[in-house]
Amino acid sequence: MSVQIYNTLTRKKEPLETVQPGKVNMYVCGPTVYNYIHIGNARVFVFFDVVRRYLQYKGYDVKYVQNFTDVDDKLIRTANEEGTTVPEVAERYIRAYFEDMDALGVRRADVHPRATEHIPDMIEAIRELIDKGWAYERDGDVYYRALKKDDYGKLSHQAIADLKAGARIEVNERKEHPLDFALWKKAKPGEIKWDSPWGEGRPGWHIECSVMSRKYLGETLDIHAGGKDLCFPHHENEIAQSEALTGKPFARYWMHNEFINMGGEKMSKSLGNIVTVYDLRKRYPARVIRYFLISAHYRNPIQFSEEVIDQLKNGLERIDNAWFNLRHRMTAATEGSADPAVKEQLNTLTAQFEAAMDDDMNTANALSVLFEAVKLVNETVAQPVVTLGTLEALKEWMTTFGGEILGLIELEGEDTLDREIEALIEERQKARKRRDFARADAIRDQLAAMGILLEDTPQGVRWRRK
Ligand SMILES: Nc1ncnc2c1ncn2[C@@H]1O[C@H](COP(=O)(O)OP(=O)(O)OP(=O)(O)O)[C@@H](O)[C@H]1O
Ligand SMILES: [Zn+2]
Repeated sequence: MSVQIYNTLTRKKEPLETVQPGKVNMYVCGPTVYNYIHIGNARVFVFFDVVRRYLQYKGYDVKYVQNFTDVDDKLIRTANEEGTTVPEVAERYIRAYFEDMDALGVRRADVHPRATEHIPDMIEAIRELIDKGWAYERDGDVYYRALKKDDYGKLSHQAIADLKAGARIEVNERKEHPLDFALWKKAKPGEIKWDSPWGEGRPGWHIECSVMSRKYLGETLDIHAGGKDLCFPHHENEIAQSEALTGKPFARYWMHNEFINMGGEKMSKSLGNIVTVYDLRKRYPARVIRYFLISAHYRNPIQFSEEVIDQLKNGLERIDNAWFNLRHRMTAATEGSADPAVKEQLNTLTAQFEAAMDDDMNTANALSVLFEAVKLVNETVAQPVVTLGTLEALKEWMTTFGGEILGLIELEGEDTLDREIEALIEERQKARKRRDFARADAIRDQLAAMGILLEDTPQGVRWRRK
């Protein structure tokens, strides 16, 4: 089955047909790095990480680009307030972003371009837009003529008439029309700035993504994504600029995720109702946060709730226990190939998982399928006789769907803590063998303090988290 994606541009689910067969070029708008990222921002990065992983599973060669907006009004304000510089602020929060995302299991993009490292390309694009009549300079600022392009508004589906009448549109004497937007902003005294044909200043936010996406992914992207607040004006303006420059469609599929809400409103830095990933990680295992962020379909809002996260902790423990029991059972399995009945059940689960994800990346349904697999694992390992082949088939399924795609299972080599625990258990076994019970008890206490319970089973000692 082919992947179906809801395309904001057409307001329909459409089969994914990429520019080059077998290849997906994907651009996700990254964070403006003036603060720690909040759990709402994290929804974007975690969800599209799953999309990327799933498309790779489907055999696509995915090129994934996510930018850093490392210069804008908010960075300038933060640097001024702190008495530091824009690059210092950016560097700090880019590092924090990677720490948070590494913890949440978000894989690095193929390229993480920074706006400030592409200023000459942006100046070049702006110059071309002026030359072709799409943009004009006014007293050191450069603006794009929004209404020159007939289909301006095609992504956000807002009638241009509405926009023209819109009281929220800022009125600026220097613009020909209130909807025109800045490509280049003249520097105010003391602001970070670059030289340009229009004087010292810095690029606008929208041109940044148009230029960097084209540089790394070409003129027509397969998927362009971000939170739904980016649809207008950011993405609408990216389309206008890019299509004016290239004369080609800018992106085939536009995907926008719904918000994480807090107290009925969008969680947002400007409203101040945020919970940072950094703080939440102190209270919850990172994988529970990841689980929370993909627990609903991406086009449904999620209400932030620690009670819900607490409940999900139990769900994650079920996955962890099944995963542990499965691997532990392998140490005492009977030689032999996989039970055809189990294999058939796994094939059904694969088909169900794919059906969920093919249907506009329904992670909520995919998670239900993962829990069906957990049930199957638990039933199988409880059997008195199980073949190694059966256990391996189960392990492979869990690895692919729970680990590689959803990122909820810690795959081998990823969890250093597990290895540490296992080493302690082995040491305790050796201590018992040489009848050093004081040492063995001390290790048991140490493990208990780490929240690890030991149980003696016919297959040896096993452990689980409290
Ligand atoms: N509450 C939210 N739920 C889901 N996605 C969000 C939420 N808030 C922001 N995003 C998304 O996070 C991504 C990062 O954007 P950015 O760093 O510019 O944050 P932002 O929009 O400035 O955040 P804020 O609105 O809190 O100031 C964008 O794709 C944006 O759409
Ligand atoms: Zn962008």
